[in-house]
Amino acid sequence: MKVIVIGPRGKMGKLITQVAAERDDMELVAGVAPAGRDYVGQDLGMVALIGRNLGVPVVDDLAAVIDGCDVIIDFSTRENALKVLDLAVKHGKALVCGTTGFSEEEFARFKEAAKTIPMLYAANTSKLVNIMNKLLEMVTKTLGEDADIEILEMHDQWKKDAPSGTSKEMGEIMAHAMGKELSDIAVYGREGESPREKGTIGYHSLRAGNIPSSHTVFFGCMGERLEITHHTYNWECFARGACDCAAYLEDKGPGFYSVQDVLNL
Ligand SMILES: NC(=O)C1=CN([C@@H]2O[C@H](COP(=O)(O)OP(=O)(O)OC[C@H]3O[C@@H](n4cnc5c(N)ncnc54)[C@H](OP(=O)(O)O)[C@@H]3O)[C@@H](O)[C@H]2O)C=CC1
Ligand SMILES: O=C(O)C1=N[C@H](C(=O)O)C[C@H](O)C1
Repeated sequence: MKVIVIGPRGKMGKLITQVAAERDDMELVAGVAPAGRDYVGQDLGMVALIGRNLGVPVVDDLAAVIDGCDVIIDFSTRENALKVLDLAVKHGKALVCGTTGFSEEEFARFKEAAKTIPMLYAANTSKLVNIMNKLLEMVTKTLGEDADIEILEMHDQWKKDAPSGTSKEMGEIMAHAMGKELSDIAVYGREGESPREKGTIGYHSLRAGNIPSSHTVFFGCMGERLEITHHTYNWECFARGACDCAAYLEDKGPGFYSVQDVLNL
């Protein structure tokens, strides 16, 4: 597959470029940077710290290169991802978006796009997080409102959005398992709340150092609690997952796909 990586200098973009460059089933055709960056015009291999030229340019105009690709992989910013989405739709290209931080209205645009392009949205491309999501669904279905559910997510000091996209996805899965909508039961921080409101899902975000990503869901019952946790040591699992998602779209028609589809969960 011919692949364009958005933001190849970013934490994720760099790793995705490195992983895609290793794969036999992928050919990188361009990296796309914000206009005015000093690395525009350089070779993608050097920009993504592969340490050798790939013979692939870094440009600052997606529209100029988009027709040469089969799939776009976007891990950039909320604002830019929406522009990438519009161009993918206009040019009929498959899109893997792992960017987080969208409002409900913005997210609806990805669902709408899926009517015309193969669209894979993944707040978290790690295999284990997506398996954890299945566990969360099972536990919540069993416990219902008998447990007090709290989510604690930890990330690096530079992360732009809070709570994380992953924790929102986890909250949605658990809310649906209780027959509810997350927007009706999510509580962000609980300072001064006593007693704790039953049937709600609490959110807590911690930002420190260079923690790549940790998510713990607490199911608090009387006299006992269950904690389900996922930790990453670095961002590699996300980059590998993102490339697997892109490869999955190769023979797909328009539709809204997820990592659950890729992993057949
Ligand atoms: N789905 C998943 O599994 C994961 C998702 N994420 C999400 O991915 C996103 C990116 O995270 P991360 O890599 O840590 O962030 P970074 O800030 O390290 O990278 C973002 C990149 O986007 C680039 N960018 C910004 N604007 C544009 C533009 N207009 N055109 C092209 N490129 C642009 C930046 O360019 P420049 O460097 O020049 O400023 C930067 O390289 C976040 O939303 C994060 O939450 C992160 C990890 C895993
Ligand atoms: O910004 C990150 O780093 C991550 N973002 C995603 C999120 O918001 O959930 C996925 C992962 O947690 C890493």
